[in-house]
Order: sequence, then C-alpha cells, then structure tokens
Amino acid sequence: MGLQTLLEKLKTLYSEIEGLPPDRIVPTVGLNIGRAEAYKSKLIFWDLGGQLGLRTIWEKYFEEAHAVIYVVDAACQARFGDAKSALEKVLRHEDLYDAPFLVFANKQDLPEAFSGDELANHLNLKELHDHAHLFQSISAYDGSGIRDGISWLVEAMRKSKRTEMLRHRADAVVVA
Ligand SMILES: Nc1nc2c(ncn2[C@@H]2O[C@H](COP(=O)(O)OP(=O)(O)OP(=O)(O)O)[C@@H](O)[C@H]2O)c(=O)[nH]1
Ligand SMILES: [Mg+2]
Repeated sequence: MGLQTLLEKLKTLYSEIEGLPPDRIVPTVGLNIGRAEAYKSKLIFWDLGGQLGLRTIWEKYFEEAHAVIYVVDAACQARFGDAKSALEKVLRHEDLYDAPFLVFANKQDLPEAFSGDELANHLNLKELHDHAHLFQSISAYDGSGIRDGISWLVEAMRKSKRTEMLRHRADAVVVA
C-alpha cells in the first residue's frame, strides 16, 4: 500500500517530471508506469496495484521484470498476514528466478509503523533467502529511505545474473 504515492515520489526524486501530490492520487485500476534515471540506470516501474482482483495479472509481468519492489503498509499490522502470503507466492514464482527483492516498509511518518527490520521479523519469509533482498524503511510522503533502497536495488540488479540473461534475450529479439 502506497505504491502510487511512492511512484510519484520516485518521479520527483529521479526525473525532471514533478510527481502528483498525495491528495491527487486515486486507487489504481490497471497499470501505472513510471520512468526515471538513477545512478546511470534507466528504470521503468510498473505499479501493478494491490487490490485482490488485480493480483492475478501480476504474473504476466514477472518474466520481463529485472527486480521486484514490494511495498507494505508497515503501519497496518492487521494486514501483515496478507502481505506475507502474497509475497510468498511472488517469491516462489519460477519466472522471478534470481530477481532481487526490495521490500519497502512504508508509512514511517506514522508513529505506529514497524521498521524494515521489524517487518522482516514479522513476515519471516524463508523464500527470501533464494533472492538478493533488502527490507528498507521508507515514507512515500516525505521521501525518507527511498534513495537508500533504490541505490541498493540498482547495485543488486547490476550484480544479478538475471539482468544479464534478460539483456541477452532482448538482444535476441532485436536480431530476430
Ligand atoms: N501516512 C502515509 N500515508 C501514505 C503513504 N503512502 C501512501 N499513503 C496513503 O495510503 C493510501 C494508499 O496510497 P496509494 O499510493 O494510492 O497506494 P496504492 O498501493 O497505489 O493503492 P491501490 O492503488 O489502491 O492499490 C493513500 O491514502 C495514501 O495517501 C506514506 O508514506 N505515509
Ligand atoms: Mg495505486
């Protein structure tokens, strides 16, 4: 939760376009796309929407994704169980083999929010150990923590064999 607020903040931080302010954001139906450039990498973000009915389309994007950013509302402990089971499924998906996972513990501006480390303990996901991963505390409202997370992710993608594999496949498509 907080995907689009994050996406708009990413635009503000990493591109020339000013993202929408939080009061202009409505629930996502379909797909939001954001583009940005960070640490000399061109980044394309697909916001796939968290509502139950939309989750079945997530996997259509897995094959081409270099990495996953999973945003959790860290101020809403009641939904941690749901976040865990949804994330488990994503982590196990074979199309995401070797993809780095960045989990954002969002809404740190709220006093009840759990930190990234606390969230990691609560979710306790064994499947994460098959992936490069980081739990990062952020606030999509004030932007704190986002740069740390994105710089980690860019580095993790650079090191990942998956990035290389996807690049070769893209080349193959161009030649064909
Ligand atoms: N306090 C606080 N609220 C936030 C933050 N990020 C998002 N929100 C609020 O959380 C709600 C959901 O934010 P969205 O950005 O629409 O989240 P989303 O994941 O795109 O939601 P859906 O499109 O409905 O799946 C909105 O009311 C936001 O204002 C944050 O960092 N702090
Ligand atoms: Mg949304």
